[in-house]
Amino acid sequence: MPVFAANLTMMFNEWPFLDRFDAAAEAGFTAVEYLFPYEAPPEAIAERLARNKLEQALFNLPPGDWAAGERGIAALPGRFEELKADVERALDYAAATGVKRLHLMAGLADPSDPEAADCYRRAVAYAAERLAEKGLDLLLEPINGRNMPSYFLNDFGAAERLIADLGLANLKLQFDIYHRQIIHGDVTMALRRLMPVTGHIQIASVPSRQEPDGEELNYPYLFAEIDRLGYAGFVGCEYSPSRGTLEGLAWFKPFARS
Ligand SMILES: O=C(O)C(=O)[C@@H](O)CO
Ligand SMILES: [Mg+2]
Repeated sequence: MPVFAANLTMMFNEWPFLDRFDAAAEAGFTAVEYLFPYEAPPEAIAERLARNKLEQALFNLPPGDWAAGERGIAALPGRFEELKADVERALDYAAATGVKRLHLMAGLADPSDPEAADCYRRAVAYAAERLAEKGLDLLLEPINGRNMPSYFLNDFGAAERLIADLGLANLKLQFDIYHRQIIHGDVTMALRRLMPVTGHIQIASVPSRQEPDGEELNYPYLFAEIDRLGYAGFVGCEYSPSRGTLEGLAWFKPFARS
């Protein structure tokens, strides 16, 4: 049975950030993820996790100036020193929360630009090696260009090649099924092929990015396939509830902790 992590950036938005941990546990989740923890003190997050017996499944390294439109800095020339400091900041939060995997966002850059490709490769190798010293995995996530136009890592093949080229044991794929379906389709065959390098999975309906209980993907079939493939990680529920978060959890009832 998959272990689902509530994505507290998109779900439980009816509550202030720290109270979302309590609400997710109350709804039966045993794990949480979110984009960024950096506006809350690490100790406060750690306290909510412990109080609710929740596992921290994932969060992202700092993304640059998000409010100004940045979506990561790994592929951006001239930002390597900043990236090194970001890695240390994320590791402080990792130590407090016990998370075992972090996602590095690439940034907005042309994937065919050799300078961006060099920057990205250097940043990914650096971050993965630094995280390995702490026993953490580094994740790369291809993101579709409709949700994030001009995003550098917009192709699963590119992520797969870089992971293979670098050959670092803790460098893995963040397989967001929603993005996979929009970019390439062929979800089941991709799960089978990429499972050996997959460190985290995320889900949402396509095309609306809502509860995984309708539209063009058959999630009961995919959950069974994920189990059949022996995946032992988390499945992040990275969707926008169509009504309220609790009102849309019928799909999750069979998996909830009681
Ligand atoms: O947009 C997504 O999909 C994510 O998983 C976020 O973490 C942005 O990287
Ligand atoms: Mg995702």
